[in-house]
Amino acid sequence: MTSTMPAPTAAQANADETEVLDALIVGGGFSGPVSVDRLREDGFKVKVWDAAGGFGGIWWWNCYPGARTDSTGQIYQFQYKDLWKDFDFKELYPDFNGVREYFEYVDSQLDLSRDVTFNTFAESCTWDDAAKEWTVRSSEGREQRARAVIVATGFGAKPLYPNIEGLDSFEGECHHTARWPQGGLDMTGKRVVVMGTGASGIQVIQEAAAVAEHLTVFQRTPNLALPMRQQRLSADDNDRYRENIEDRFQIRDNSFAGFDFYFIPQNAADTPEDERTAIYEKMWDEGGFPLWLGNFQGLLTDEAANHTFYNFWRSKVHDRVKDPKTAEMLAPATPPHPFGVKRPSLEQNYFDVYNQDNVDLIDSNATPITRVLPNGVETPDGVVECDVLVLATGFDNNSGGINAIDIKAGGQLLRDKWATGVDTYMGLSTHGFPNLMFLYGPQSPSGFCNGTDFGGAPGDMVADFLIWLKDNGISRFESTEEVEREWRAHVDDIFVNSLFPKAKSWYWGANVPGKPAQMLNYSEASPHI
Ligand SMILES: Cc1cc2nc3c(=O)[nH]c(=O)nc-3n(C[C@H](O)[C@H](O)[C@H](O)COP(=O)(O)OP(=O)(O)OC[C@H]3O[C@@H](n4cnc5c(N)ncnc54)[C@H](O)[C@@H]3O)c2cc1C
Repeated sequence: MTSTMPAPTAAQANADETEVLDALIVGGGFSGPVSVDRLREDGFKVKVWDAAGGFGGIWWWNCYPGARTDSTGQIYQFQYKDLWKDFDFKELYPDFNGVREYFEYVDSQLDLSRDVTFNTFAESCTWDDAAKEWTVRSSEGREQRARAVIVATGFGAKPLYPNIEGLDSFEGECHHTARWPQGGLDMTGKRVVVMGTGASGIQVIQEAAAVAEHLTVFQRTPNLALPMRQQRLSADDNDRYRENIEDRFQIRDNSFAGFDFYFIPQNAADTPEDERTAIYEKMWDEGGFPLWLGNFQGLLTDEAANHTFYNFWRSKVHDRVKDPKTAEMLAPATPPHPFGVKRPSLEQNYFDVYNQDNVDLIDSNATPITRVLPNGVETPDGVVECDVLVLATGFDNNSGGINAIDIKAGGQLLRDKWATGVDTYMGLSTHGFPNLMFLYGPQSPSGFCNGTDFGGAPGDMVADFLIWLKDNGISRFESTEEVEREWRAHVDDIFVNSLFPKAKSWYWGANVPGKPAQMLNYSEASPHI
């Protein structure tokens, strides 16, 4: 991650350095605002650094065509200080601009801006045990001391680039979806190749298919995508939603993943087939994440139950895709993995685009990319020439963004401590690194959780904790090795007793070559439970 802002002057840097903050938050996405506001109200001196050029966190970086939430916007809001009362979403599932607008609204209410510095990438944090403070340095030359550092770098701060020979030699436009040009990129009339069919891939594919002269998609794993059922929202729609939003927030607080619905408390495999199918049909018509996290209880742990939904989903895809060979590539008879153990995406016309003459789907397991050439992508079948190459290849999730910072305490780098696997206490802190906390960190429920709920509840918890320390005159804290071992065993135990190990997913680092295989997302409960 690099910044585009000019380096600060020596005077600016010195001004930063003279003040010792109570807390510096690294990362200005949805995880931070509640902590910032709570801490400031309690008299803390707190600042935020963010490498992005503006508000939005992940939504600042991921501005590719079609980038949008798969939480409904209305549940992707803060409950904190009624930060939902006066903001209207224009779409049920807002795009990145809609989310940025909501973030601007949050800023207008909390005045975050006065303490946020953008275009500032924290490259090192060094702990001084005598002074009991961190010194944080940015690649732009800033330096800041703080008694506590809250690392809120999100799960997708480090894009994952494919290791393909010749990638740098490509002479057209080549962009990772998470490093898309801020001004946009017009793909009209272009020959486009998209590598990857994860969440970002299918969003960009839908947009590219509509305008490109030709689109070629390389698929490694089919995306078991679910219908989005997008809607435009009027002011009345927003008002109607607000009428019972408090009830929805209550469900959000108590549900598995911080959404406004629960699992159906019965097993799919034990439910008579006609009853089960009727329930699937109803959910299908309504669309969205209830098909995943509001489906039958046990879907993510019981293979027989899981299979009933996979077969239902597969028949729906085959109904939509005309060419049987393509349909089979998208929804094979043998599931690529159980449903829902890779994060499913929401689609609007994803499967239909493969009926278009200008779209080709290539199975990159059968026909691998051998190298990238200046004019396109080479496979054993020949060269797919293209003007635009889209790398929808995901992230080094959860720990990648943290390990990109030289976090050092007691002579040890955090990335060295984590070389064989992440250890944290509840995803919030790690032994040997005092006065350091994580928000949306590895081994927290982040990957399953509705992001703003996750920003709200742990943000509150971290603020409570820091305020309690201050009130009790405690200037140094860290978690013990013992509680970390217990937490890791707990996270791993839930993982091995679920269907999650059956998919090579980012949930457990399996998408990154050489990354220790370990569950990085706590898959049992929302942050409130
Ligand atoms: C395409 C996409 C769609 C998503 N859709 C949903 C959804 O529908 N629902 C949902 O709940 N979640 C969704 N998520 C997950 C999303 O990450 C969270 O909802 C939420 O944004 C997490 O907020 P955060 O503040 O923890 O992290 P982020 O929003 O990722 O913000 C982290 C910030 O840290 C900054 N940063 C990183 N490293 C440094 C550094 N060293 N120095 C300074 N700054 C740094 C980054 O610039 C970034 O602004 C989606 C993610 C992606 C990628």
